[in-house]
Amino acid sequence: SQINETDNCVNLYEQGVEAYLENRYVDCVSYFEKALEKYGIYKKKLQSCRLKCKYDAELSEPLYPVDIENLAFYEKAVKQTLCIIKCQDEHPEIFDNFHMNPEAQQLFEEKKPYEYLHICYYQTKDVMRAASSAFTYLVEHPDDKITQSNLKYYSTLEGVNMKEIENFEASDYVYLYVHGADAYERKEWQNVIENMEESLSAYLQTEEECRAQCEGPFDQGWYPDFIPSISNHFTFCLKCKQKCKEKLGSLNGEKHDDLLPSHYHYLQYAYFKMKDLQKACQAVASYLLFYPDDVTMLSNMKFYSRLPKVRDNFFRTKRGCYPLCPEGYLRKKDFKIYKRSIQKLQVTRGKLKELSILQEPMPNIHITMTERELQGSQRFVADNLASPKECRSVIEIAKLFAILGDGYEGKKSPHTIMEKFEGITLGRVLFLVYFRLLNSKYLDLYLKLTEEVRKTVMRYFKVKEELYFTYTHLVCRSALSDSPKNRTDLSHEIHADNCKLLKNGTCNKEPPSYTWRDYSAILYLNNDFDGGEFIFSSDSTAKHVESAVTPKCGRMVGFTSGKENLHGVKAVKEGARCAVAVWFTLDPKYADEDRALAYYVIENDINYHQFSSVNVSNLKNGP
Ligand SMILES: O=C(O)CCC(=O)C(=O)O
Ligand SMILES: [Fe+2]
Repeated sequence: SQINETDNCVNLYEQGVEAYLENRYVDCVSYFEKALEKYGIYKKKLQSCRLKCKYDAELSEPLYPVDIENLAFYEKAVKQTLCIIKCQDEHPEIFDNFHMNPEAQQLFEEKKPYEYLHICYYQTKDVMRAASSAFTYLVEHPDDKITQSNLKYYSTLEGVNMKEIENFEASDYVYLYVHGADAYERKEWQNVIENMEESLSAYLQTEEECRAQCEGPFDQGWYPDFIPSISNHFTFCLKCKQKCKEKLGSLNGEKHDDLLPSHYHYLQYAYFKMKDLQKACQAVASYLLFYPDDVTMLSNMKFYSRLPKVRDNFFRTKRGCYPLCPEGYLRKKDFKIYKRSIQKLQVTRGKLKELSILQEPMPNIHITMTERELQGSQRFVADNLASPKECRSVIEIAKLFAILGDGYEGKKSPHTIMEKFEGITLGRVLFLVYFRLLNSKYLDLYLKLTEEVRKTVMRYFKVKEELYFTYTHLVCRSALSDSPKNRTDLSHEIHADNCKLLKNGTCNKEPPSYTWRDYSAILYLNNDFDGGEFIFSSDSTAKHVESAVTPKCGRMVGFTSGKENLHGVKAVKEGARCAVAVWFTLDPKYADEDRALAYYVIENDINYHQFSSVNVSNLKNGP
């Protein structure tokens, strides 16, 4: 009889049983084969919808900014629900009119079809498949006496080669791991590496899927209250997820309770044999995350650390550090900030490929204006801090990634309502790089240019102590299209950078002013705009302008941050005026952590891998 393509896996299973009972073995084979195929597709899709929706919800912006009564959690759950519904609607051929009931699912999860299938294969003289099907069933039911004796019988038949017997339900990692372990016995180190790396990534993928599989329905059997209902279901789910490790630890029925960490054990040795010390050390660190007291691995670590080529940061895993993360290491808190910008960033991501960036040797920096020309104390202008190409590259970062008001506590127009301020802090540039949305060359350039600014300030003011960055901010100011062309307001009112200027001319050096700022500098990036001169003024209303600096690419103005240097910015009437403002402090307490972190991230080539754990191809770079 013919298979009806629209039948779902449960119908097909039932028809398979019926065919078996009526000794129609050819039909039996085709029904069960089709049932297994359909169940496989259904299960994969169900898991992938759940996983995709989980990550989507994770990245979405919360509707309500404050987490009252766990609102954020439920909001995420609602979003995930809508997403799952939509995902299933997109595959009517799989999900329409069909929701697997738990008993039916159980049949497939327990590999019941193979209990019939091996007999039907045998009856149709497909003896090798009969043997493999019996084996597949036994992996799940090792004590099943009948199937045991059947397999024993099949093994005696002509045409059955027990070496080629297959577990039809084995995940990819099982074979990869077995091959990797075989290669290890044969001392084929490159082969070990290839198989174990792939196995590792396949294992993690399977684990994700196994956990997603657990997020299914749960029959409470009664009508509990809201909270008990949630906690019952949650507990049910959690218990199920905890079993994944054990489930995955079965290699064709052979139990391994350390399958995941043991990948690193094999890898560490194979990397060592292939002279890849850095990866060997990473593998050691990864293994120790599972078993921190493992004597063998600790002594390996000791051995490696004594090798002259091995540096401390070799013992770093992709997901953490061993033994401890340096302070400020990017963790959960950073993830939140990432979430906020990801949507906008995804749009711009494509454009990045078109950008090219070249760092050029530093042109000759020289001082072009001093106290005399600038009509005041402790101030100067220098030129040639950046080349046109460098300026364009930095503006590019702003154009692609600046966020309205970033760096100004979210205010869009902090200084004048006639203009829009688009900013990007060093911290955000760092995130972009960390999350691989921006090439790290941009961060290099940004750090290099601002470092030149720092050196120039130190040289000019003959600063003898260490001068720390305290805040770095790239900002573009542009006139709003409906603002009048004859504006007389300032883009940035007259102020001092470390004290609050009052109308009567006194300047209060107390919070909320940034009292720790000692030196200020602004590096300009362009001049294709109208207005926007930087001015020094001796009063708070800009009646007595002492001097003006016209921005242009590579020009910087530097000054001490106190009341001796009141300054502001004239209205930007047309175009966008982009500049990097940098503030310095002598007080290490206020040193910008992002800066240290930026160097750390660049030096160690750290970026975010969590997301790709759905598809951990990045593990190619080592565990
Ligand atoms: O952009 C400028 O030229 C000056 C900005 C400034 O003074 C400030 O942000 O404190
Ligand atoms: Fe300022």
